[in-house]
Amino acid sequence: MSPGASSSNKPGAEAVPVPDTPEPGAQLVVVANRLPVDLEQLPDGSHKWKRSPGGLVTALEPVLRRNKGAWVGWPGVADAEVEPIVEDGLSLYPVRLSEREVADYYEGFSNGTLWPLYHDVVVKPIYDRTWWNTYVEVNRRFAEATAEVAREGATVWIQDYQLQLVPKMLRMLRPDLTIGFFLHIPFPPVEIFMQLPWRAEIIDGLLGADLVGFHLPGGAQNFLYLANRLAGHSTTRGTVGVRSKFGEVSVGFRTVRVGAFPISIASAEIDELARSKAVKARAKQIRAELGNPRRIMLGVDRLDYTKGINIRLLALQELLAEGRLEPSETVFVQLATPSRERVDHYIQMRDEIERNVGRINGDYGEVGRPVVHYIHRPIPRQELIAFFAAADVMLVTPVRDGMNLVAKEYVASRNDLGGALLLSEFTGAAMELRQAYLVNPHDLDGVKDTLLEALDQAPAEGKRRMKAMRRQVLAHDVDRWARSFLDALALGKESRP
Ligand SMILES: Nc1ncnc2c1ncn2[C@@H]1O[C@H](COP(=O)(O)OP(=O)(O)O)[C@@H](O)[C@H]1O
Ligand SMILES: O=P(O)(O)OC[C@H]1O[C@H](O[C@H]2O[C@H](CO)[C@@H](O)[C@H](O)[C@H]2O)[C@H](O)[C@@H](O)[C@@H]1O
Repeated sequence: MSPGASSSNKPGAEAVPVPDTPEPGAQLVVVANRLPVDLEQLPDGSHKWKRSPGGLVTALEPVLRRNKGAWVGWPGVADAEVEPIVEDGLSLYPVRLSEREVADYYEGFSNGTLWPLYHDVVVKPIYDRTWWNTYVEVNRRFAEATAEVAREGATVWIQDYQLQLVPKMLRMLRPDLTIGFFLHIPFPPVEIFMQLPWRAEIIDGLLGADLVGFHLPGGAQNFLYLANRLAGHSTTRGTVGVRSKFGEVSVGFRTVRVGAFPISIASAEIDELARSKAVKARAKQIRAELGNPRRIMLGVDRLDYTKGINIRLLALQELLAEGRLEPSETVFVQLATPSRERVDHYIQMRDEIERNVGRINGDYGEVGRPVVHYIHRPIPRQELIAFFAAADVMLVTPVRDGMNLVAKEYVASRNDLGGALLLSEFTGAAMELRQAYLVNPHDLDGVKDTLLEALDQAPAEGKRRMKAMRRQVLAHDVDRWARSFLDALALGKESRP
């Protein structure tokens, strides 16, 4: 299959230019389940690249591009034979997955076992031995592909729960490398993690890295405890700080450092885009297209059961039923990127959400004036920023989320100091955005009351909160995140015997 890019461009499927071939041997290599672009087959049989979904790609792609690094990952479709390519200085090394491997490693073990387990067992994880065996096989393939791509003494940065065995496998193949690992989702409490039949193998796999990073100190602390209790290694006991006070695990003659590095966004870029005339005009137009309602609420998510989209819909429905919200004055826009569409829990959740959207519109909408506007496809970047700029209240209500970059993107888009952020306490972002309207998503009455508070906030109060959150987001951008992780990794290397 050839990666030749076509010129057609559906909404959100931002086409990427035709690539060249990379030089061998990169000094900085990122390894992630997905490449930053997905291959898409068009109805006429041709192919094009489009941006991959999710916050991992949003965060890492600009960092690696600036460093002219290499990225090892899956091109997003089964059985794709794609040659390595260079795209604007960034070298992409595709790892092929068969149809069965996509089902067992990606949809199965990664998203049917680890994803729910690490997100507080929100739905029941499935423990399937075939899935595990494929996870091991695919992790080995990623390790082998990386071993071929990395220059002597290079730095390799492995990403996320899909590849937790790669650090150890890669160390055995290439002991010369400096290896970092970062987990983008929460690392669960010990009591939950212990359910996993392959818990010891996972901890052992991660300990192949020189530095293991988490968003929050709590995740780092959970991991240190398991390295000691489950794997029997001696560990430091003090509390882990944010980008400071790393924990240490002694693994034979090696020391593995453990730290907390909350991820962020390209804040300045978003801020600048939001200030542009085009975005401001589009935001105004969006309000007009929605009928210039008094208040616009917005949700922007990958369609995932961890994001708490139904909680928002339920809160809205009850507030309308109780007469505390006026349907003619209020509009809720939910932009949802399709995600993991063949996994059972995702199929059920989508049905439920779409039923609830239909019910609310059936009960409270008018012809040409629905209360809920629901769009199930990716939205182009600039259009998304315009939606952020247009929204009076941003609803971010996950039951558990590693970080949630959407919350930070909303704040970065509000240089007018307008708008309000309703934010679940169970997101990583809540640790930093303390001036948001914080809610416990399990407490529906609390969500409803706080939503009304946010909708009715006094302008001065809103400005005070937004100013403080913007200070945080603009000062801690994605470059700082990457630098703090890579500096900690390099420092560990210098102090090695
Ligand atoms: N409907 C959508 N259209 C386009 N981009 C989206 C959409 N929904 C989410 N995104 C983008 O995907 C990323 C989601 O990151 P994050 O909130 O960290 O969650 P996750 O990585 O779990 O999906 C953000 O950069 C966000 O702007
Ligand atoms: O690759 P997919 O299965 O389509 O999923 C998309 C990504 O979702 C997850 O994102 C996480 O990373 C974000 C950035 O650190 C973080 O803000 C968010 O809380 C996480 O859910 C997943 O971890 C990635 O591996 C996926 O690529």
